[in-house]
Amino acid sequence: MASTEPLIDVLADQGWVVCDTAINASLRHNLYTQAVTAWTTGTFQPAGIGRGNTHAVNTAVRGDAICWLEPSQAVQASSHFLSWTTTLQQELNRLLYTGLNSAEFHFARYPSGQGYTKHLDQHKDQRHRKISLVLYLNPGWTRADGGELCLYAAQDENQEIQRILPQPGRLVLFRSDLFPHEVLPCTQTRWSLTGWFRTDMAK
Ligand SMILES: O=C(O)CCC(=O)C(=O)O
Ligand SMILES: [Fe+2]
Repeated sequence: MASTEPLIDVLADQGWVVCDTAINASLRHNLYTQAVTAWTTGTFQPAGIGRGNTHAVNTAVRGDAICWLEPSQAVQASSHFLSWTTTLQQELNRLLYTGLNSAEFHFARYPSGQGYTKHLDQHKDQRHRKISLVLYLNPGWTRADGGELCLYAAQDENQEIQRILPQPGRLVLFRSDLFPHEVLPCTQTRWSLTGWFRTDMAK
């Protein structure tokens, strides 16, 4: 696949980047099929908020269900994706000195009507998540389907800086510590792959 250097340059300059050409159509399709199969076989779980003792499911905050990608059990599509993210992680370290040591990813499925209210991905008491990645998997998506990812300014969480439609194969990277963001409610089932590059070692 294409060099990731141009998108890392934009990430370095503005703290976030959207790219429609990083992941090719067949990989997007295979990941989508894998996610739907995992859903059909019951391997998704309702997504929670908070960590440890405060972990709870609250669909008023986030309405998705998730399925973690287990590197040891990765089937063809996800192992291809994970090897691409390993290279991306090395490139991020080489070009930005980010000191990333691990990454974690899950499929996410938002049913119609659901979203995820404004939040930061980096937890205040645990700062290991450095770079957030989202890849959109639906085969088609129009403005009428909603479900945009809204990014807000790092210095002002009320100032919207970008509204991103979850179009097929679209990739978004952003600094986990800086940008508040939310997922607006969608009007059709919304499939994605979300994850974080981290500075601690894999669990
Ligand atoms: O799906 C998206 O556009 C973003 C998801 C998100 O913010 C998250 O899972 O933390
Ligand atoms: Fe998030």
